Amino acid sequence: MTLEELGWNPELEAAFEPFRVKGLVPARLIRETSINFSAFLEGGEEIDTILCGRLWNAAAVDSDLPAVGDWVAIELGNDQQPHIIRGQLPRRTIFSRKMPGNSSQAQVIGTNIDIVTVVTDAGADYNLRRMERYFALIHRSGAEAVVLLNKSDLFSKEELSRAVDEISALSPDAKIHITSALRGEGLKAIKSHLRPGITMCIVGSSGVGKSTLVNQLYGEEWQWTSEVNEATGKGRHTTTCRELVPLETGGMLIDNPGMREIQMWTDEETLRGSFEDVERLSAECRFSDCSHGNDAGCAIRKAVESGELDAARYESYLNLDEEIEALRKRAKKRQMATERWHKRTHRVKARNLDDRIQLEKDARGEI
Ligand SMILES: Nc1nc2c(ncn2[C@@H]2O[C@H](COP(=O)(O)OP(=O)(O)OP(=O)(O)O)[C@@H](O)[C@H]2O)c(=O)[nH]1
Ligand SMILES: [Zn+2]
Repeated sequence: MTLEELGWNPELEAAFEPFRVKGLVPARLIRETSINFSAFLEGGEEIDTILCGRLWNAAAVDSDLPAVGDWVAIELGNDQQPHIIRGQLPRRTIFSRKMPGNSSQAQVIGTNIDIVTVVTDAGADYNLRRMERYFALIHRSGAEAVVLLNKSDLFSKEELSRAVDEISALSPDAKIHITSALRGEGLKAIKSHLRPGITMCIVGSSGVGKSTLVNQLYGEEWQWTSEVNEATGKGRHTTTCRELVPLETGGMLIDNPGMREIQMWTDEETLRGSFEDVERLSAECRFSDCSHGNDAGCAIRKAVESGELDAARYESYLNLDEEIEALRKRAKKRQMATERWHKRTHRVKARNLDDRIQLEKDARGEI
């Protein structure tokens, strides 16, 4: 893996000049823990590295500290000496959010992200106000926006093109694709933006199909990794804990629980609200406990038969309760993963005196 494939460019090269003359080498951070970082060097070698005390002290706020996606200048160590981060290069884009419970501090979730892909659909998840907030967040980060209107298999052409029009009215620069991850179309749309050197992250509500898409992307990455596996003895395990993942097809994905949390939840209310028209129809069903399946006198089924209600939408409505239950389970799982991640990255570096002392000792090469 060349530096360019990791996103290196002439501006970075120019900014790195003062470090190069000191014999430092460039690296891109792919993971952070409470006390150290992992990074890719030119050639793709993965190393563990620590922050020198001077940079630690120079950081006025936590968000100045190195984060996943950053380019840094490394003093390479050896068997006795750790690899040390001696310099930081300017960030082109910064994806951050407010720290939980701390309104004045920003938490950096990823840097130097070129493209943020928002996954949504034209139905249950469709919400222009939320879309507007995503666009604001992306705009603030400095990245470009791509929107996938996923699950196209569930919606009519009219619904899809109306959604495309409304979304592009919010942000004329955003590139919008109609996709169906289920049919493998989403992957093609994402790949059309992933060139070597491009870093992307994927956000969106729970259940819109992000994991389906990411797994399709990683599918190839994993095959690639298992080849490396035999050679290095490392492999899948290493890949799964990286937060910046180079893809075999070119480009990189930044994916961590913080990024996944960026999603603004589609809650139960929104989900139900998006089926208001169907609910209204159900008032006309002959039986009040109508399951809207084969029940006699079902107004919803009648509307489907007469073409008044889209059949796919009817199917989605029938699955609504299941979907809400799945959403609850996801929310729980998500919350646990994110809490663990927050604990890990909650800047013990900057908060805990013992770690700070250890960090500075490390930096001086003491044990
Ligand atoms: N009909 C249809 N279903 C899809 C499509 N893409 C994903 N799904 C289904 O939607 C459900 C949710 O997909 P996920 O990929 O888990 O959604 P997610 O956005 O990753 O959800 P979280 O992991 O909770 O954030 C799964 O049952 C998928 O099979 C699609 O294009 N069409
Ligand atoms: Zn009914």
